[in-house]
Amino acid sequence: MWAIEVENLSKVFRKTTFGRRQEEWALKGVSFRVAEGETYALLGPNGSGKSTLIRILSTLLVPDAGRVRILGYPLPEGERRVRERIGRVSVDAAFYKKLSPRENLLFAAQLYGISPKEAERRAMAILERLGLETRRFDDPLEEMSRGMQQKVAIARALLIRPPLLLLDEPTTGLDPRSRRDVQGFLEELRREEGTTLLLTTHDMAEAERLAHRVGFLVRGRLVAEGTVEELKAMAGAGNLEEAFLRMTGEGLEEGTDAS
Ligand SMILES: Nc1ncnc2c1ncn2[C@@H]1O[C@H](COP(=O)(O)OP(=O)(O)OP(=O)(O)O)[C@@H](O)[C@H]1O
Repeated sequence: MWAIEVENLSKVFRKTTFGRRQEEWALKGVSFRVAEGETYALLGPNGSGKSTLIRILSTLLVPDAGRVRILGYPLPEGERRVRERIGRVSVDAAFYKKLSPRENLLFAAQLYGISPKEAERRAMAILERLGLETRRFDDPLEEMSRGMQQKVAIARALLIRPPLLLLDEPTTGLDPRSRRDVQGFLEELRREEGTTLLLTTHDMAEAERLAHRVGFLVRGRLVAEGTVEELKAMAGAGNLEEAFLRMTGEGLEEGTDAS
């Protein structure tokens, strides 16, 4: 079974600047599928449409054209069922910044109908596994670094043990150690729970380490996809970065993929 089926997906943002109407095609005719248990990485430079795609798949945004099925449920009809079954990790995810990780997670658990005891047990296990110091569990979120907040976002998404996890740049902005913690945890999740993962990244090494298949997204179009080996062979390239450059004519911007 396919966890994600996307066919001919398009999304346009319309805005008026100085009286002129402008159209920005964030996604143009994107089609791809992700199998159950598979990890698929979308690689693309800033503004290529990665977040827009994740937002559509997590039912937060409605596309202008195309078909989407998540875990077999078509959108928008199956919206409620999809929401109950997926976890989404994103830096823009809403949190109560004045509350601590513990309070935020317990609040989320209540919304999901999970008992506070079970939520506490599960959330703390995940946060410890991700290397968040236990003494920080009760500090307000707003006093924490981006990396720490990201770990809390991952813990929240995993409270319901979702069969599908959508991750928008899960490791961007993390220090090398935290990045390895998060990547290791995602590998474990896939191995032990069979979770399907769709993640976006600017980081070639991350895509190589985690993904069964990689898709190159450039200016709203999926220009190539395959295993790392397939992409390298298609482009006649020695590594994934070179394959990306050759097949897209673009680089991923500097500074975000050094680790
Ligand atoms: N709400 C919006 N209103 C208008 N334009 C938008 C909106 N959201 C995204 N866009 C535009 O759509 C395009 C794709 O943006 P998107 O955020 O999906 O890219 P991205 O690949 O996630 O970029 P990044 O790597 O910087 O997060 C960009 O040109 C962006 O300006």
